[in-house]
Amino acid sequence: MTATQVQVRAPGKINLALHVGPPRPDGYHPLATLFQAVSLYEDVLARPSDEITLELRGRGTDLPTDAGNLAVRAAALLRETGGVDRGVHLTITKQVPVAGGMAGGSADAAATLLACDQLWGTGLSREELAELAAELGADVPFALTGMSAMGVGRGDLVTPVMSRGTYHWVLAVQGEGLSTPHVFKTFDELEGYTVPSAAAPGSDHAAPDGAGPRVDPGLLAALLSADPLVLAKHLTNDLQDAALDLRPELGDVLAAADRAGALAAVVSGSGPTVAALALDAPHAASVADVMRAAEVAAEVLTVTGPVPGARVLEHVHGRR
Ligand SMILES: C[C@](O)(CO)[C@H](O)COP(=O)(O)OP(=O)(O)OC[C@H]1O[C@@H](n2ccc(N)nc2=O)[C@H](O)[C@@H]1O
Ligand SMILES: Nc1ncnc2c1ncn2[C@@H]1O[C@H](COP(=O)(O)OP(=O)(O)OP(=O)(O)O)[C@@H](O)[C@H]1O
Repeated sequence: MTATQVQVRAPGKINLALHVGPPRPDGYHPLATLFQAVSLYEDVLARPSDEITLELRGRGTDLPTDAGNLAVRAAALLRETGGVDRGVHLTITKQVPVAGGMAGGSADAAATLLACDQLWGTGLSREELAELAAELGADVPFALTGMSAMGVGRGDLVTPVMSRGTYHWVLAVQGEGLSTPHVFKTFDELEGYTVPSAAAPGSDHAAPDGAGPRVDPGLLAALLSADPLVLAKHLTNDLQDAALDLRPELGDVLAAADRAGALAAVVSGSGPTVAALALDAPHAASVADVMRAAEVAAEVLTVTGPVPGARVLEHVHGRR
């Protein structure tokens, strides 16, 4: 029996805290981040096909459908790794804003890995899938893990973190995204960092134990408190100034969240989406209404977190 179609759902993310160190010789930055997966989803439907093909619905219908798309690269990587001689037709329904700092493309890649693994019967373990995920992008392993997790290294070394309660967020989504490499480059300029040459002393990535950015233990304790007022004190993002430098109007979004009574607000990842924390669902609805009226965003959405990582929603068996 072979699966005739597999439906997988993967979430977008918010970075509750994002600490960024100076660039490594490969241009990547060591990170320490606390991810929270939120209830804005990418749905990937995988059906048998001879080639790897892709169709996009919802957001992102302008995105490439060839190897320029991270989902197509994910399917190709699994096909090569698993020695598979078949293809897949992928239909992706996107809810996560494109280039919004919420890792929508990464969620597509994670969901595609899981869907193709089921469709083709490659039977990789979650650990093996996470290794492939890290080859595709720094945020892809977290989209497999979901819930709340710490990311170190390039952000791809992910460890689940305990969290109690449900947090209510208001997302201010911009019409035009920000390029992640551009935001990191601006971060380097603002910090006066240059990319070291591979030959430079200490540039072999072998950071001594304990070196590199770290997540504040207070944030881990805050997540156990289940109290949004406590969590609000710990939202932080080292890339926020770079995102504001590139998009000064994000200052108006943060100010509008404050005026609307949000407990705290932060740019998510490389931006430009701003995540504002609320007390509960009614408070989130009222903050969202005030932010909509302020006209500082193309869209204002309410979501909750944490939610699970990539998971199979439907798996239909039959003969091919
Ligand atoms: C900003 C975050 O979303 C925080 O979670 C991630 O760091 C970005 O993750 P991502 O988009 O999956 O990143 P990748 O696709 O691996 O890399 C895109 C680009 O972002 C920059 N990049 C990314 C991750 C990292 N630790 N250091 C970097 O400098 C690099 O310029 C890289 O070429
Ligand atoms: N399936 C995909 N979905 C979205 N973008 C994709 C996809 N495949 C390739 N891309 C390219 O990647 C860019 C950024 O993707 P994405 O939407 O994941 O950004 P992001 O949410 O800012 O990511 P991150 O938070 O991981 O930095 C897009 O502008 C597009 O050029």
